[in-house]
Amino acid sequence: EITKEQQALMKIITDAYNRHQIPQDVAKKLLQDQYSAEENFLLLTEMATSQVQVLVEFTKNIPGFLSLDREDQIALLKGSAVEAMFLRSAQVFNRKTPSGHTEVLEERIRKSGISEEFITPMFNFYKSIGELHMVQEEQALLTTVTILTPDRPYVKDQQAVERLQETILDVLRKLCVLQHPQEPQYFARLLGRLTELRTLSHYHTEMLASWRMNDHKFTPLLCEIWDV
Ligand SMILES: Cc1cc(C(=O)O[C@@H]2C[C@H]3CC[C@]2(C)C3(C)C)ccc1N
Repeated sequence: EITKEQQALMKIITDAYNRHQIPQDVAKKLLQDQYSAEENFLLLTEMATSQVQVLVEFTKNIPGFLSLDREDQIALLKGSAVEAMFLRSAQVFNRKTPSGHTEVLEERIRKSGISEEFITPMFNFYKSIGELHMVQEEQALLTTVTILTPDRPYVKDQQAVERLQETILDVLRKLCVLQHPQEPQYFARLLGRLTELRTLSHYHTEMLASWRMNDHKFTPLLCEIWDV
């Protein structure tokens, strides 16, 4: 019983999600032949930077987002960037690239100076996302729900964000029932992944700190979005 306007909303968000993808050249670079840990790190920096740019462009297409208070828009972007990035990279990772380059991508990430204690939860998350076999509409809506989380730090008008998020949650719930009729608790499983994402973002903060310690270079955009 998805209404006409909910159909339209889902189409806008899914088209935006698919339109704003990581440039193929960045993803392809990661899949080229051997690199040193240093070069791997630089590639991940490029990947993360382009993922943040993709996130900002995508967010501007979420109906209602640009009508929010300007400072709240920034607070939502900063608060959700890591989670949206992990969701996006989980989808990139799980999309079996033609010649199954997934292992190569995993290899690159493992050999880029990220310590084992963050690698394990990261790949566990990727696997748990992969097992959901989300359709692209679900991926786009779940990312939107993450971005529109009202209780991010420094959000002033949480009500306004909540109203937007509830609209998206309603469409996502109906879509899950339609797409996974044999699994009534699928929607709940999806939302459970958002909790897993919050844990990952704590690991991410430590990952950044350990890179900082070893004097790794970040781009200005990554410094700005994560206050590093
Ligand atoms: C500040 C900074 C952050 C990252 C990052 O968050 O990378 C993300 C973590 C994993 C999930 C998306 C990433 C690009 C990943 C695949 C390495 C990478 C380089 C860098 N200089």
